[in-house]
Amino acid sequence: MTLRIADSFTASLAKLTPQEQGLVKQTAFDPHSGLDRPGLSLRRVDGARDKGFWTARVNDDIRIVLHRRGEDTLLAYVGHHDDAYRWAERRRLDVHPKTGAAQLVEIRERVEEVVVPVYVAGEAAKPKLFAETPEATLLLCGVPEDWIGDVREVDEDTIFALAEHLPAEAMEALLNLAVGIEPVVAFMQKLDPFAHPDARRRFHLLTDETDLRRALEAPWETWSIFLHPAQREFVERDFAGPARVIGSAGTGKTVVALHRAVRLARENPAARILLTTFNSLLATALHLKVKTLVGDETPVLERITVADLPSAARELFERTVGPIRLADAEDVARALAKAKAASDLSVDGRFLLEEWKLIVDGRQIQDRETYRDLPRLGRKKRLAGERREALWTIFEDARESLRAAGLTTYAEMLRLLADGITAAEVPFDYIVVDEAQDILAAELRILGKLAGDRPNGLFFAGDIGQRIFRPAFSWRSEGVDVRGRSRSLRVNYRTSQQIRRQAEGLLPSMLVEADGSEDDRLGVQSLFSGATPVVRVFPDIEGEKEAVAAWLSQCVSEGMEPSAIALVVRSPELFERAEAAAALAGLRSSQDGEKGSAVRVAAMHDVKGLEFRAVAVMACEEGVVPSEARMVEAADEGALAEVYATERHLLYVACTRARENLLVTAAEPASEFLQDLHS
Ligand SMILES: Nc1ncnc2c1ncn2[C@@H]1O[C@H](COP(=O)(O)OP(=O)(O)OP(=O)(O)O)[C@@H](O)[C@H]1O
Repeated sequence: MTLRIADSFTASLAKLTPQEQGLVKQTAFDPHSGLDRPGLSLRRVDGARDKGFWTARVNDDIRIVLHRRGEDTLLAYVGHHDDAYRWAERRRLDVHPKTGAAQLVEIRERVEEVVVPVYVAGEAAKPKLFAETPEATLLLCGVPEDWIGDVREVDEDTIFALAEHLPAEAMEALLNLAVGIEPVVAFMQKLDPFAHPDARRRFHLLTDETDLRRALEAPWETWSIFLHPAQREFVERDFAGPARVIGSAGTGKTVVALHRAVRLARENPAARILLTTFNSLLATALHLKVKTLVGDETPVLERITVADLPSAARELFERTVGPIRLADAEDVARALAKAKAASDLSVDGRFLLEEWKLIVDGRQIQDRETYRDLPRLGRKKRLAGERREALWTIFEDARESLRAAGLTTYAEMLRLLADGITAAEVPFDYIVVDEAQDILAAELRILGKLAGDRPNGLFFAGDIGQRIFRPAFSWRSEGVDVRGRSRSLRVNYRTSQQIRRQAEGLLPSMLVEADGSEDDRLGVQSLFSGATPVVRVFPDIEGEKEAVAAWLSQCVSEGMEPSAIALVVRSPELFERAEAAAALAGLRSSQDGEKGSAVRVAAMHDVKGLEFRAVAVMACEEGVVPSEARMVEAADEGALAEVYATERHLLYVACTRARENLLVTAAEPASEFLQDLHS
């Protein structure tokens, strides 16, 4: 006997009230006691074309729809009485004739409404995307035979009308076909239809009660059960060396990192796993998600350490080397200022600090010769040899005074750790790193050292288009080579097609990393459509606030919880503007992630890792994005290019937090970046 759960079941469960969900959980089946126990009142759905559909009674109103065939049962849907019956009457469980994948197909002739919108007379019709496409190709896309006719009618605007009727893999393949990417043929007809990669993204085999409880506990967290085939590949594949998943915002990289950490823990019962990222805010979010994924499998949970990199590294240092006092930013500034004052070299303090952060301390340059001969990635200004010599004296002095005060910089601690630690002392067998684009060179070096060349030792998830905190550097020169083991995800699960397209305009279609590897961002698809994002520039700040207030009121009147809406600004000085807009709309605002009635107000740097139904990115003005203060601080051309790149990334991060609704506003003069936010 097998028990499976379909994504249509979890999606429909998530739509019920918490009380109703509780009842469904109570009624939920014990896979061992079978489905024939009294009280479930199993009844065949007489009106269904597919005679495998049955309902089980939850209470007077709620019914669970099951599909039974031989010894196999599928939890297919749950809903109010009439809705549940209607759902079953309109569906059949099929094996696709071409792909061989199991599919829950909506029976076309039972869909009463006109699915594809028809153009009003006089309106210019757009070209039909698949009018000439051979039927065999459409079938290879996984389109059920009943729906071929509708598919032939759609154009680039109306294609999304099919999204709620077609299986997700068919929708994805059609969107790819529309941009010239032919469907990949998987000749798997002879296999179990549920084992097909397309089926596994929508049907999950429940192996025990824990599995079932997890599926019912958080039905809105579908990522914890259903993976896209490309995600699954990254979770399950074994790699001989360091590997990496990349992809634009919302393509499910964090989901891959989480599943991979859990998979490694499950498959290796004695292994310890470190799941890490660059700051504590993101680590806390990861920890919550690991708990969702693992449920009450305590032995697995106990072996996964979730920690931000600075804390993990410090703990390791104290355990293997001894106690440490870390220098903070003020200690460093003081030491540099003192060393500068003692030198007769005339040098800009800002340049000195940047050179320290990015090069001398950041890359842990230890001697004059290395500093003199260093290729200056991202620092295009040539420094004459003589000047470098003089600068080195200042840096050496600053280092000495920190040492005399008993202080160690974070980068220095990492180097000492990397130099000193032996593989035997490493308390982790596998390391998984999320948001890897924002780790430091020195952090990467130590991670490489910690993982050694253990198979599956090191896995990264990240997006160079979202690098907002750290300078770019070559991974290879830090001893970590992911070439041949780095791939992209291309299905965006978070944002609508419109928001995704518009935000991508901020970045080049090909991003090149410091060591020359390329990340081409073409061919990414979102599987749902939404409102076109709006970019508005106002003559003054008052006008902007009023418009944002009206937009907020509109979102709430459409049924959004205020906490599902965020007002994002470049930096905390602008919070007041966002708060005023919320107040004008009669809404409370909060800078913390409070649940319920407050709209979230946040700075762009702090929304990494978050998502909202609606986002307004406010105050996108000249001098604000890109930040004038940062541009003034940039000591040379290379530093300026870096400021431009990371400021673009920041705006990209802010815009891609929106799932359904995006508004971008400014008071004149607007940021030059807004011109690139095109659809
Ligand atoms: N297989 C899946 N099924 C359902 N939802 C998914 C799946 N994968 C990802 N998601 C959802 O898509 C959204 C984005 O996922 P995730 O945060 O992993 O993306 P990301 O690529 O790490 O994004 P970012 O680069 O912006 O940090 C989340 O809401 C997540 O729950």
